This record gives sequence, structure tokens and C-alpha cells, in this order.
Amino acid sequence: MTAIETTALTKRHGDARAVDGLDLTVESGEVFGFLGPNGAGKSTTIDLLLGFQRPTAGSVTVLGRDATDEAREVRARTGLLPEGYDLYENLTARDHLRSAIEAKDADDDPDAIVERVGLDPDDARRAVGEYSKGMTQRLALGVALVGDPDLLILDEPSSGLDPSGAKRLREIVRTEAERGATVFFSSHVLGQVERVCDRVGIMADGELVTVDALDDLRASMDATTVVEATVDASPEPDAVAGIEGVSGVTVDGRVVRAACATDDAKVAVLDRLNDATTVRDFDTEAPSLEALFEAYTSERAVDGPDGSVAVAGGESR
Ligand SMILES: Nc1ncnc2c1ncn2[C@@H]1O[C@H](COP(=O)(O)OP(=O)(O)OP(=O)(O)O)[C@@H](O)[C@H]1O
Repeated sequence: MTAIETTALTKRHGDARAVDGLDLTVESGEVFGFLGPNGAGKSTTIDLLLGFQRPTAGSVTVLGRDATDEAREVRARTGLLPEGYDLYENLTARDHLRSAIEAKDADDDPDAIVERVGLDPDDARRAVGEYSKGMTQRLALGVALVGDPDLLILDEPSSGLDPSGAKRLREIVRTEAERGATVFFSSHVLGQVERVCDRVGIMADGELVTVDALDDLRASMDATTVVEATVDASPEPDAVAGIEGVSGVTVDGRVVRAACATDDAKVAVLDRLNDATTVRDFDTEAPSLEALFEAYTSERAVDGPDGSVAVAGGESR
């Protein structure tokens, strides 16, 4: 069964497109990593999934319901850890959990949740106004877990967590998935997503630039070499687009980097660059998943061969 399905989902603010023609499917029980740099459109997508914003165009179905017109039903079966969790400073963690349990008409034991997220039981009796960022984040995770939701939406859940908190988060995500819940894990940090997610989608400038199983992404990276060429003049972004076997291109001033799947692709990239300008030097290196993320999220994206996406960027990150 499908947990999330968006079709041509678009949200504009004036001329700005926060989300632009998003086609995304997340299956039930999947742990899906939703990646992208700041401003890519991740939080807006989450708002659309839960009916907090109305799409400008397109449609969004969550847990079999129209997320815009049946938002109440969707939210009742979803646990959300929002970015920037709003707290009632004078209330305790237990108070927050109790009110979430009541709102969801659930029968969870607040103390069990406190223990599960690793909050100190004494801290859980203190007003949350005194909490550190990590303690707040643990509470926010606890609130999201109330009622054993069918879908967990976690927006930057590792933010503020220490290493033991991050480990606990990963264990909870795995346990929730084993229980049958779908987990939608949004982050701008690849390292936090790659350790728990089955599949990742990468957003840039409101568009989904790639979606794949992590293992397949890794396998494609294993077979890929990055060619880094220093050229006389910065080429046009599409100078090396459309070459078979080239899946990611970044341009940073006079340095062009291209992920090449074959030796022919490497030679073709250098030939094309020599046609457009003059190659002064070049090097090759085995790429990391981090490099792939960088390539996909650099500033400008153009269509590549075979439906793949070649990315031409401005500043390297
Ligand atoms: N209400 C709004 N009015 C105008 N522009 C907006 C509005 N909300 C979002 N945007 C723009 O839409 C784009 C996507 O924003 P969004 O918050 O969804 O990104 P994000 O991927 O969640 O970023 P971050 O990782 O920083 O939270 C940004 O360029 C943002 O400036």
C-alpha cells in the first residue's frame, strides 16, 4: 500500500516556487529520507502532506486520504516532529505528553514515552522552559510517537541531539518501521539519513532531483568516477549535459566536476570542455555519497541523459 503519493504537487508564493511539480511515492512501512539544502522545499512539502498549506496545483494523498480536504483524518493517524517545536514554557514534559495522548485519544503511558526517548524522569517533571535544545527535541519525538501513528513525519529530528540521542532516534525509527509505520525523515544532513533510510529523495529548488534506494545510489557511485577539470573560462551549465554516462556536473568558477560512469564518458566530458574552452588540467577521484548529494543540490539543474539528472552548479558547498 502507498503511504504518500503526490502528483505534480506545486506550491507558489507569488513568483517563488517553494515546491514545483513534485511526483513522489512512499510505500507503507518504508523509511524514506527526504534530503535537500536549506530552502529546497522540504518543510513546505511537509505542510502540504498535513494540509497546513493548500497546494497551488497538483494533488497529495496521505494514508489513502486527500491531504488537503481530509487533513483532520490524516493528522489523526500521523505523528509529527516539526522543525522548531512550540512549547508551553510553564508546563512539564509529562503535561505535554498527556495533552498529546488526550488529543489523539490514545492510551499511552507518559512515563514509558519519557523512558523511550531518554528523558530523565526528574526532568520530565520540570517546566520545559528550562530545557536544553536536545531535551526539547527528545520531548518532541515523544509527542510524535503518541498513539502509534501509521505515519511518522520527522523534520530535522537530529537537530540538537547529542550522539547518544541520535543513536536512540535511529533505534526508534527502526522499531517504528518494524511495527509497520512509515517514516518520512527530512533533513539537510545526509549522514543522519543514510544510516536509517531505505530510500532517499533529494530536493533542490523545489524539485525532486533524484529518488533512489540508498544501496543503488551507493552502487552507482561505486561504478562512477569524478573527473575534475580546470578550464580557461567557466563554461555554460549545459556544456557537458546530455553525455551518456554522465550523471552529475558541477561548475565552480573554472573548475568543472563531472560524475562519469564509463571511460568513454570521461573522454567525452574532456572533449566537450575542450570544444567550449580549453582544459588546462584534470584529475579523477572516487566519489562519496556526500559528493553525490553536493552534485545534486548545487544551484542549477539540467536534464541529463536517459532521464537522469545532470547538475550544473554555481558555488560548491
Ligand atoms: N510563506 C512564504 N513566502 C514566501 N516564500 C516562502 C514562504 N515559505 C517558504 N518560502 C520559500 O520557499 C522555499 C522553500 O522553503 P522551505 O521552508 O520549504 O525549505 P526547506 O527545504 O524546508 O528549508 P530548511 O532546511 O531551511 O528548513 C524557500 O526559498 C523559501 O524562502
